[in-house]
Amino acid sequence: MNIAVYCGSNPGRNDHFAQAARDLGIWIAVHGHALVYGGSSVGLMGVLSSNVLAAGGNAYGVEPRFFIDAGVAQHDLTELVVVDTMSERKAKMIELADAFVALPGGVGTLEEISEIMSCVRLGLDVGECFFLNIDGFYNPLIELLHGMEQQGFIERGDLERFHFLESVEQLTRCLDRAERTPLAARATAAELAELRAEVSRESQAELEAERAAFYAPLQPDWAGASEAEPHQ
Ligand SMILES: CC(C)=CCNc1ncnc2c1ncn2[C@@H]1O[C@H](COP(=O)(O)O)[C@@H](O)[C@H]1O
Repeated sequence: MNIAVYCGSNPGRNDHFAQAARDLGIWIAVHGHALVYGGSSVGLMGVLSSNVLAAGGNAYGVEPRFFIDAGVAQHDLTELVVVDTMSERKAKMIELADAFVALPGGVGTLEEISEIMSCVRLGLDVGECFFLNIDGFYNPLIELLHGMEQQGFIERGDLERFHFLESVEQLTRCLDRAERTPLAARATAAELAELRAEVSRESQAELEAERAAFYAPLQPDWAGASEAEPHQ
């Protein structure tokens, strides 16, 4: 299985994070899986990838050219896929991977795993979405997601598809169970982009229709007026 792991480009202040990155890297290699990640040698990304490689595993890095030019790419990767933009990197990683894991990290990690959560919620069959919640790092996110559910923005069923695990052992047991998604069933980056555009076109049209329906009975003369001609 190709496992995409998103994590900090910094090591963080808690040593348990680097330990988890190391243990997960070794497990990926020893169990014959492959790592798909951002390609950098720094922070938790560096710990993870160097341990996959040291344990004899395959690590595929997907790195925008500007990071390579800045000298942060990992050496001796199985393959370094060079892309031009961060968006291309995310799309490529989704294309390559069968399951997605977030270790602790910063806003880059959050951005990357958020796209996966959004795809899972939309029913796009990208692969399963896991969080390694070491020492409660992701508890505030769990709280936010529950708040979203309580306020009616996401469904309880969505919450159940985001898996939060407390240890590398728990995570690897879940990864073992995760079924490999057939490639043909996965949406391509272009399909994802088209779907997003469609959703945003539809919501825009719905919003405009709702606004017109709301104002029409209240202000019949004003409803059709442009903003340049405000109602007196
Ligand atoms: C230009 C340069 C050398 C910056 C050094 N800093 C970085 N080096 C490598 N990857 C990074 C860096 N900052 C953010 N990222 C990217 O953002 C993601 C993780 O970010 P974060 O640390 O969770 O937010 C990764 O995909 C990583 O590729």
